[in-house]
Amino acid sequence: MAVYTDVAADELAAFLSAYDIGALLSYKGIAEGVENSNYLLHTSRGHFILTLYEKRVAAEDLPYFLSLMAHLAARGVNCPQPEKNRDGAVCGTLAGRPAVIINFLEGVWPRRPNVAQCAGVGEALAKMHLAGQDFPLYRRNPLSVSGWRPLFELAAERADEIQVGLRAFIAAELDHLEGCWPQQLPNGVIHADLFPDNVFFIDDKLSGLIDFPFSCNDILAYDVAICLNAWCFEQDHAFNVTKARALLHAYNRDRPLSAAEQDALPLLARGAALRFLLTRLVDFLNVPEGALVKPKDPLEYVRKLRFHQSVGCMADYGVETSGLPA
Ligand SMILES: Nc1ncnc2c1ncn2[C@@H]1O[C@H](COP(=O)(O)OP(=O)(O)OP(=O)(O)O)[C@@H](O)[C@H]1O
Ligand SMILES: N[C@@H](CCO)C(=O)O
Repeated sequence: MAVYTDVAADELAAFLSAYDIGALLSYKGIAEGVENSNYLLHTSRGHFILTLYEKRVAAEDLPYFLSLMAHLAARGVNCPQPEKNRDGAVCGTLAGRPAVIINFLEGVWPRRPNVAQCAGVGEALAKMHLAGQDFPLYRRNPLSVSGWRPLFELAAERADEIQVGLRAFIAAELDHLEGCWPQQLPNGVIHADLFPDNVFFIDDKLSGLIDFPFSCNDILAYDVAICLNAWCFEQDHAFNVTKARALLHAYNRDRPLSAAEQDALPLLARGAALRFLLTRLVDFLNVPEGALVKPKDPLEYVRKLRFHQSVGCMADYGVETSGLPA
């Protein structure tokens, strides 16, 4: 998270007066993350997280992911739960933004995920996909293939300021993916942003998942592709095939990938890389003045995209096709 919107002590006190979460002892902005404004609240009843939703989260989307967190928790997926105010509402308005308070989750996100943690996230992702099967709400993914060109148009003119040739590279990839994006793969509820900073561990045991504002209905294997990108590359940008194998095998144990999903995985991974390249590029070129945020590196995702362009089949991800039952 980050802090884009400042919250004054008196307006926070007024907001909290509608909740039974104890007396406010202190609060501070959380610098981590890039999407929303987040504060750690310390009250006489413990710690809570206050989130003010920023540009990529519309107020009308809140019921989807707040209900999803309750639905998943009821099915054994540990994730934070929104606090209700005395009127029973989970969402309010603070400093002009939609605002939600959630409980604090114990654990630490892995700065350098190890193989066991990659397996842990693969298993948790599959369990989340299964738990989402009977979730009754629907939300289209605004950041799937049809959402990429509008993002590109926001950044195209200045893309070459970041790297010469970047505009042409993205344009060619976008044309390619728009022309062959799969339409028939199994869909369901996806997290859509399950990066290491959204997965908490206590030692190597996964303790919970956070940050659901991007959750939506989309291709389930696309969520796997997002995780391959986020978890299986090293700091020097080399692909770690052992981590990929661990993640894919663990996912497959709970929700076996079909042959069609396996065949599509390199393409889905290219799409996932392009999605994060584009949002990072737009954000990098448009840091709001005064915001407490460290924009993420778009070029990291150019390297990942180039890697997936070179992938021919699942064996390049460390898995013989016969190793994952269809
Ligand atoms: N329920 C929670 N319990 C404990 N810490 C939390 C919780 N929610 C958020 N945090 C802390 O705030 C940080 C940022 O949260 P989060 O990832 O949800 O923000 P974001 O702006 O949506 O970030 P991004 O989308 O870039 O991952 C987390 O890495 C964690 O340190
Ligand atoms: N996880 C995203 C930021 C939140 O969308 C990234 O690393 O680009």
